[in-house]
Amino acid sequence: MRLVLLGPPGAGKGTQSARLVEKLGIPQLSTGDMLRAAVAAGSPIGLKAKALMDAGQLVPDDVVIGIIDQRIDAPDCANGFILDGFPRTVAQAEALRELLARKRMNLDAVVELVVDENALVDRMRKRVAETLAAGKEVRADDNPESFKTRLDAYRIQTAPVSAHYAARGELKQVDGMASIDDVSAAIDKSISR
Ligand SMILES: Nc1ncnc2c1ncn2[C@@H]1O[C@H](COP(=O)(O)OP(=O)(O)O)[C@@H](O)[C@H]1O
Repeated sequence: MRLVLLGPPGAGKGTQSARLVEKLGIPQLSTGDMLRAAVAAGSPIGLKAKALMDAGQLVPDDVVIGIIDQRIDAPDCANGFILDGFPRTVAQAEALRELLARKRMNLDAVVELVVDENALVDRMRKRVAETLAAGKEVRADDNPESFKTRLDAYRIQTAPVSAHYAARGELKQVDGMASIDDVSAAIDKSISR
């Protein structure tokens, strides 16, 4: 199963991806996680990405496309994968189609978690509070200013990705405002054939 999960920051993609990893036994490929690892490692990609990420802006398309192109070739992706946070621009969606075609692969489903934007800032604040309470480090971009930039980037650059898949008849939408279990159930239903 090759799956794309779409939705704004705070929509619950990470939570639902983790459940799908368990259920389907395929890896979650989060470009955000991979970029944060590159930043932590101080690699050339990390050095290039850090300032953009901290500000809440997208890193250049070619950077994430290159990361995903390579990652998909790893043995653990042989039975499929869940893309979380990629594609985030229409150019990335087009590049994904091309690189999959080159690998003789296609997508099985594109699922969008639809959420009310007003709820997202509250969810971000809650996540920060929970992270602090757990004594863990808060993400550099989980502050109100960067979060606003992330929402703007979503609205301007990523919302058109949903429209792109919808126009091709490939988009499944799920109500992301429901409970975690109900969202999981709706995703299961939308990807079962
Ligand atoms: N596909 C992508 N294209 C460009 N930038 C990306 C992509 N994925 C992640 N990033 C960068 O990493 C940051 C964090 O991404 P992510 O962990 O998916 O966070 P969230 O969805 O919670 O905003 C983004 O704000 C952006 O700077």
